[in-house]
Amino acid sequence: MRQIEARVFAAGMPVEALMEKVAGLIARRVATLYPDTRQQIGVLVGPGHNGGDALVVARELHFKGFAVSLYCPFSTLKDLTAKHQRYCKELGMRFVEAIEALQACELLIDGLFGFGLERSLNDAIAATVNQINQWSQPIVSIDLPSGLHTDTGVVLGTAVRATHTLCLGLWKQGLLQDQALDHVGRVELIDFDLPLADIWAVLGNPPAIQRITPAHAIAHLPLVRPATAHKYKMGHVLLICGSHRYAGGALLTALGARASGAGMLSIAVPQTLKTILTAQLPEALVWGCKETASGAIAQLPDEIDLNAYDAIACGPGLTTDATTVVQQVLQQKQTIVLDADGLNILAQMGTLPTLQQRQAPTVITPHFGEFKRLFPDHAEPMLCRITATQVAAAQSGAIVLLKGARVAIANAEGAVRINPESTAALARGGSGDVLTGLLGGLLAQAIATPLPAQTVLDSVQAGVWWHAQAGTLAMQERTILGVDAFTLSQYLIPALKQMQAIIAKDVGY
Ligand SMILES: NC(=O)C1=CN([C@@H]2O[C@H](COP(=O)(O)OP(=O)(O)OC[C@H]3O[C@@H](n4cnc5c(N)ncnc54)[C@H](O)[C@@H]3O)[C@@H](O)[C@H]2O)[C@H](O)CC1
Ligand SMILES: [K+]
Repeated sequence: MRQIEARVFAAGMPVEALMEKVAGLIARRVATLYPDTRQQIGVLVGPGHNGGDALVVARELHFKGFAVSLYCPFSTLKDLTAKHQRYCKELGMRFVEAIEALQACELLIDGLFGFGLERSLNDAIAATVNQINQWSQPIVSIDLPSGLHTDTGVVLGTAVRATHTLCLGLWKQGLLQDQALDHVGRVELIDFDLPLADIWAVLGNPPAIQRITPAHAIAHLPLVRPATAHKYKMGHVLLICGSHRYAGGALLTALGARASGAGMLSIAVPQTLKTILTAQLPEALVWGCKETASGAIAQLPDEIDLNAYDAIACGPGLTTDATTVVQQVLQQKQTIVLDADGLNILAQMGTLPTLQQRQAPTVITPHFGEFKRLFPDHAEPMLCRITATQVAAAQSGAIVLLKGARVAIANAEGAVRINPESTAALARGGSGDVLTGLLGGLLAQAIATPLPAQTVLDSVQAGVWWHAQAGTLAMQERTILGVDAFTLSQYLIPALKQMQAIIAKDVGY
């Protein structure tokens, strides 16, 4: 943002004008969110341009009729910020000496620090932030909650717990990091017309790191079929999953794959699970496999021709006794999705050498614990999930999907997609199995009938987004407690239908 901003200023945009424009947009948004002008608003002003924004917002809200009080606990301010402070004082606006004077305000605006925060908050500012966090009125943070690191989202000592964050111009990475989520509240972008040429000059075109958007996700789902479609041309996915101990994992993976719409679904499970799978998914071809003494898959049937599948998804419920099978799959020339025990076995085999010798795309879907086992060098300390995912993908050559509240997916070329909207209702056993099956089915279709210029990353981000949308719809209809993994699998199609209708009407995106 600093570099983009510097280009804009160098091109002739006055700094003062930009601050005036941005802060005007913020003030309007605040007045829309909180329209009652009888309310008292408290504004916290920092020493830099975040504080400058806050002063202009305060002034505009004052002119709209709100009773505004300002608190600025700094003696040295940047020039432009100092000018705005002087003008606010000239206007007779109320400046208070102690934070307690803002306790009676119905709304607080946090303009202490934005992307210029360089170090932990000092004790006095930290005490101020802790104080307002204990009060009950809403807090709107300008650009990002003060105290958060702009890129990593790490809390630098302490940080404001915002109700709303109005992020300026471009999404700050820190707002999309799991560790920031307790602080950011509802996040909105305030677009202030940064020229695309300047954004691209700094970030590249397209920028390497992007939020997943509904339109992009939908565009990469296999929703259009040729009239002459044939089941064997619509993607054949093989799932390898399950054990005596984890029979349900195989079922959930299969239900995820079913919802993907793949032309053919084959499932390899331990022999004794075959009847259960067949009963639940009559359309699937189920292979019963020889079992180990512990009830894991000992080996795949001799008749199975792995080359016949467009994609293979392997791992949920296998247990680490299924090593031979995972080794065999990793030698295949197909696109594979590896999850759960597939990842634990991969870590035992040696993550980097095993993945580096793969000749076809490998998608790995670890949660943080699995990621640590796979990439111990990058996980401790994991300050930035986005960078860790990027480095792991670059070194291994795999597409790395790091699970969490904000899923990050990276490919070996450095492209990253972050899913910005999800629900904690998905933090539940079996959700990941549904995702693995869904991704396997989507990839099989993308390989069998590729869309123009579609990459594996495109399909994976579409699947991650869809899975989160299903969780969100299920949560809205059934409460946060009502999203067990089976239910989730049953919401995939309704969620897609709902989103398709929204996008078709072009409402909101
Ligand atoms: N292009 C844009 O997005 C625009 C952004 N605007 C706003 O400007 C801020 C960034 O302003 P900047 O002055 O660079 O940084 P900050 O206001 O975040 O604060 C920096 C200020 O604070 C000092 N400082 C840093 N860390 C600490 C600390 N721990 N304790 C005390 N003081 C600290 C530092 O030395 C600086 O003096 C951006 O977020 C937007 O809100 C523009 O107004 C519009 C265009
Ligand atoms: K702020």
